[in-house]
Amino acid sequence: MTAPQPTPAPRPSPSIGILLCNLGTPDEPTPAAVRRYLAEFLGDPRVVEIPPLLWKPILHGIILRRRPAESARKYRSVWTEDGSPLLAYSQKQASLLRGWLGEAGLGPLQVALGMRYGSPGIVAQLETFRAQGIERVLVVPLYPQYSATTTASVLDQIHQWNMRQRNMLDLRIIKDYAAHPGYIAALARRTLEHWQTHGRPDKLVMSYHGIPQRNIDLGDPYQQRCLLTARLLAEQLGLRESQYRVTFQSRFGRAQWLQPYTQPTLEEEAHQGLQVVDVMCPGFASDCLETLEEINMEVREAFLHQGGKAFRYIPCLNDHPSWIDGLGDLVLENLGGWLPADAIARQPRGSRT
Ligand SMILES: C=CC1=C(C)c2cc3[nH]c(cc4nc(cc5[nH]c(cc1n2)c(C)c5CCC(=O)O)C(CCC(=O)O)=C4C)c(C)c3C=C
Ligand SMILES: [Fe+2]
Ligand SMILES: [Fe+2]
Repeated sequence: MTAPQPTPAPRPSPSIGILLCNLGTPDEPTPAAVRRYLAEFLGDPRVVEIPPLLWKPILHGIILRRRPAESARKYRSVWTEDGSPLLAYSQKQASLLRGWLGEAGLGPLQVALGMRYGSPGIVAQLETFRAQGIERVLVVPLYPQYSATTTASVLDQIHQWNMRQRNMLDLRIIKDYAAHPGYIAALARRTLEHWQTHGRPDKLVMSYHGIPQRNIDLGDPYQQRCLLTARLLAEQLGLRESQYRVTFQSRFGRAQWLQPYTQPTLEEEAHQGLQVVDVMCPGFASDCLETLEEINMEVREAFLHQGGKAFRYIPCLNDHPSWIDGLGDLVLENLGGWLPADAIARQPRGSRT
């Protein structure tokens, strides 16, 4: 008699990687590093939709000759011991999310950060996941409001890499979370904490990065997603329409961008007698050049110059515990079917506030 064959042990379910993605930033605040970064960023056809034959000579012949020196000076004004604020905060978010998932008993999930331009690159992180034997990846762009200029560009890069794989990764994408309760709650918490210390302002301005108006006309839902976040946050804070405004910053080039523009709006408001303003940037998960320099330095100065009395900047969500809670919830909600149902159901929820 032959001994019964042992039943093969069940194959463990494929392990999961969580890939946080953000824009990226220069490696150093020097003209050379900024030039490399801008060449990649502004050479992306999702970002500048001018036909390459027209655009490349303008980019390389004019913009990349002039802009890097001025941008490097601005980067130097916000650079920290840990490097670029955008990179430092995004890395912190990845490591805090790793800890959060570990505490929730989901330690085996791998969490990594990939930048669309510059390093650490998205492709390098996908290669690392592959080497770790990961077969399933949840992509979490650190852009709450979908735009083709940002989110879709990240997804293009990931899909292009996947298209070259024999055994493709199983991908899940979080396209947009402009209305996610954990994200809105984190923004509200951040704002209320600021008000506890400084009192309420005469007006709250929510400033988002702009995009060309033409992109909206052609169907990019970005503006509508920004306005949705703003309305939900205002509701949560109990603000009437007269108590807040939505504006768009960081215009690039001469075309019409989303309006109203942040700086002229704040100058006009100061002119009309607005004294105490709070400004926040809900579309940026991390503080970066556009918030720390453009808003908290340039726009501040412009507002005060026009007679405003107090300009108070509310920092981005960065490493705020409510944001890590919100991000953790967002991730768990998108892992259904990849984790045993009870692993998700058991997770602590509503621990934020
Ligand atoms: C948060 C969402 C962002 C959208 C939408 C976006 C669109 C967009 N941006 C440019 C041009 C530039 N953006 C620059 C910096 C920058 N942009 C974002 C985010 C969004 N951009 C961030 C987080 C940053 C800061 C990066 C950092 O390192 O801190 C810059 C570079 C800065 C400079 O040289 O002055 C440019 C240029 C376009 C054209 C665009 C949509 C069409
Ligand atoms: Fe930008
Ligand atoms: Fe800017």
